[in-house]
Amino acid sequence: MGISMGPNQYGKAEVRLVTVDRSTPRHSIKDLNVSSALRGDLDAVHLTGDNGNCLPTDTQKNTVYAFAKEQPVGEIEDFALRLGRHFVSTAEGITGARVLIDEYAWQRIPVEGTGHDHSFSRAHDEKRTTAVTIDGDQAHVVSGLKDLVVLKSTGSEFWGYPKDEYTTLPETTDRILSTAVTARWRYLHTDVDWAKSFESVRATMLEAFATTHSLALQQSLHAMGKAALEAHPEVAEVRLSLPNKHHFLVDLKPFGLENDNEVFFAADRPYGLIEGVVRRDDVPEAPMAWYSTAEF
Ligand SMILES: O=c1[nH]c(=O)c2[nH]c(=O)[nH]c2[nH]1
Repeated sequence: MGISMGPNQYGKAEVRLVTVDRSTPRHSIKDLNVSSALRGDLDAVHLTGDNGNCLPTDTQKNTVYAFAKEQPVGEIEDFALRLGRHFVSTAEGITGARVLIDEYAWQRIPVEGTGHDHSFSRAHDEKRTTAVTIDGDQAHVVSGLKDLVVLKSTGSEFWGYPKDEYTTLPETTDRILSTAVTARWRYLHTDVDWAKSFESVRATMLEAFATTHSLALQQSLHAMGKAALEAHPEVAEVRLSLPNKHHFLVDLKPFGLENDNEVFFAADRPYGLIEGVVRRDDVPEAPMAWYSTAEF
């Protein structure tokens, strides 16, 4: 019976990096969670424990911190590209790298107008993300966001679905629609103003969520992805993962009260999970770009 080593990668997961730009008394901070993973000629370490090509995960972690000191971190996409290209061009036997970065949002504590110089509060749960894959001399950038919580208090319906002996859900022409958006979008190239593109894709998807009169969260998903692609020629495809954060009408009849779509119970689980890819027909797929990102 033949047994061989299949695809593999290894690296340091979740390196927590915080940088303070102290070049003026008005500090700015960056707060990142960086994971690196390397691929290549790694049969020997798996088969015999020969570590000749095994750049330690500890070294990968140290590289993140050293790079953050040697040059300003800048946009997460640029930092991930720098790290990934460094590993592939300098580590013996390493031909591919994956660098995942989540960025936490901080804002200045509002003190006298413009905000405090060196005191911050975490803005919200939302994270900006990137997943950079270096494959030989090719680079893929998949950027995105996680945990962007949105809600429409009307403009959402759900009816016309099949009914069987287990169906209890009442049809509705007016419900709350709420989700925590996880979105990832793949860029066609790396010549991109990352911050500007991020803000614009995010704003476009939010606008589509707000202005789509939704007959299903699936329809909103498609509208959000389509709007992002239409407005951003630099983007090849958008993947969305949308938990349906159910809001159930509370029965107030026992108290002699009518509930006219005003009082809801916000359930946290279970939740519907609506996921999909919206893509351009004329762009080839790039499975390498998505390898090992957790979402659909
Ligand atoms: O927008 C929705 N899509 C569904 O597939 C679904 N299923 C369900 O129970 N409620 C909803 N809502």
